[in-house]
Order: sequence, then structure tokens, then C-alpha cells
Amino acid sequence: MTAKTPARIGILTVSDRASAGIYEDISGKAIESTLGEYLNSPWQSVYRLVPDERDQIEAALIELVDKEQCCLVVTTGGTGPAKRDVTPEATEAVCDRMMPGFGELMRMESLKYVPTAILSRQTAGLRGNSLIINLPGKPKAIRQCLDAVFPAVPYCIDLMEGPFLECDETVIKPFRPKK
Ligand SMILES: Nc1ncnc2c1ncn2[C@@H]1O[C@H](COP(=O)(O)OP(=O)(O)OP(=O)(O)O)[C@@H](O)[C@H]1O
Ligand SMILES: Nc1nc2c(c(=O)[nH]1)N[C@H]1C(S)=C(S)[C@@H](COP(=O)(O)O)O[C@H]1N2
Repeated sequence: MTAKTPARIGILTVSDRASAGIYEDISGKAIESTLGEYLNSPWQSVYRLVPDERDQIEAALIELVDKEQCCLVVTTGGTGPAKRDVTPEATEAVCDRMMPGFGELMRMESLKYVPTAILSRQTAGLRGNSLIINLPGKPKAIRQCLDAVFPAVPYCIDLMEGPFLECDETVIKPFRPKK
């Protein structure tokens, strides 16, 4: 991929009420604006909004990775203990390998903000050449979680032979171990 080819990043909101138009999808927008602040290299978002239905979440993830060629997919919602919360199961079902460190770190960081951080079963995994990361549904959780894990994301995508993501280092500092 050349430097000029924009990286494609999937944003998948999983919400019964946002998908029914009962409320605006603030969390999906927060992912887009946060990534916009982080990234200096060209990128474009590919957005999907689905209810908390496992088959629809899996289908959207597969489409974002396999057809839309997203190197990164960030989901929001459906990670809690409520009966309809199945985003982590859908993520695991479509991934080849899991990346449990992402969920561990996000929960640990989130505990600084809310004691209910441990209620999120958020995880991450790899499908093909793409990294999928789950975030909780609450709009405030987006920045709290992404700030914690994003420094490791560009190098993860390098290792999967994806596009070279460059960041505004006054906002977020990616870490790439020296070769
Ligand atoms: N995409 C979103 N945009 C705006 N607010 C949201 C969004 N997702 C969740 N929220 C807010 O965060 C709260 C907790 O999120 P949670 O994912 O547990 O919602 P929920 O009860 O499963 O409902 P739903 O699936 O209908 O969004 C919601 O009650 C709502 O106020
Ligand atoms: N950073 C952060 N993490 C958070 C929260 C939050 O407000 N901020 N909310 C918690 C709560 S109350 C729940 S129930 C779980 C699951 O949320 P979800 O079902 O919307 O994904 O995320 C948890 N993690």
C-alpha cells in the first residue's frame, strides 16, 4: 500500500436504540472524531450501525474486514453483562486469534473513571490482516479506552503488513520498537 492510499478504518456501533433511531449514535461519532485527532496519515472511515443481534454484528465485522478491507475495526456497545450484550462473542466468532491484552488494559484504565469498568467483557482480535477492538457503549468510554490502547495499534497493524499509520504526537504517541 502506498503512502497516499488512505487507510480504511471500520466503525461499528452496536446499539438497539441508536439503530432504531431512538437516540443519536454519539459513540460512533466519538470514535470517528478521536481517530481524526490521532491520525496524521490519510484515512477514511467505513461506518455501520446494527442492533445487539449476534448474526448482524458478525456479518458487519466480516464485511468491514473482508470486503471493505479495513485494517482496523473499532466497535462500540454490547460488551456488558445484559442478556442482549453479545459483541465480544461475535468478535471472537469472526477472529482467527484473540488479543486479550487490549481488554485487560482498557478495563484497568477504565477503573480510574468508573467502578463498573469490570462489567465490560470488551476484547480484541485479529481477522485476516485486520485488528478488531471492542469499546463499551457509553460515549465517555470511547476516549478513555482508545487513549489507553491506541499507542500499540500502529505497530500491531505494521506487524499485520497493513498501512503505516502516522499520529499527531501532541495528541497520542504511538510506540514502535526500534528494529
Ligand atoms: N451509540 C450510542 N450513542 C449514544 N449513547 C449511547 C450509545 N450507546 C450507549 N449509549 C448510552 O450509554 C448507555 C449504556 O450503554 P449500553 O450499551 O449498556 O446501552 P443499552 O442499554 O445496551 O442500550 P442500546 O443497545 O439500546 O444502546 C445507554 O443507556 C445510553 O445512554
Ligand atoms: N471507560 C469506561 N468503561 C466502561 C464504562 C464507562 O463509563 N467508561 N461503563 C461500564 C459499564 S457501566 C458497563 S455495563 C460496561 C459494558 O458497557 P456496554 O454494554 O455499553 O458495552 O462497560 C463498562 N466500562
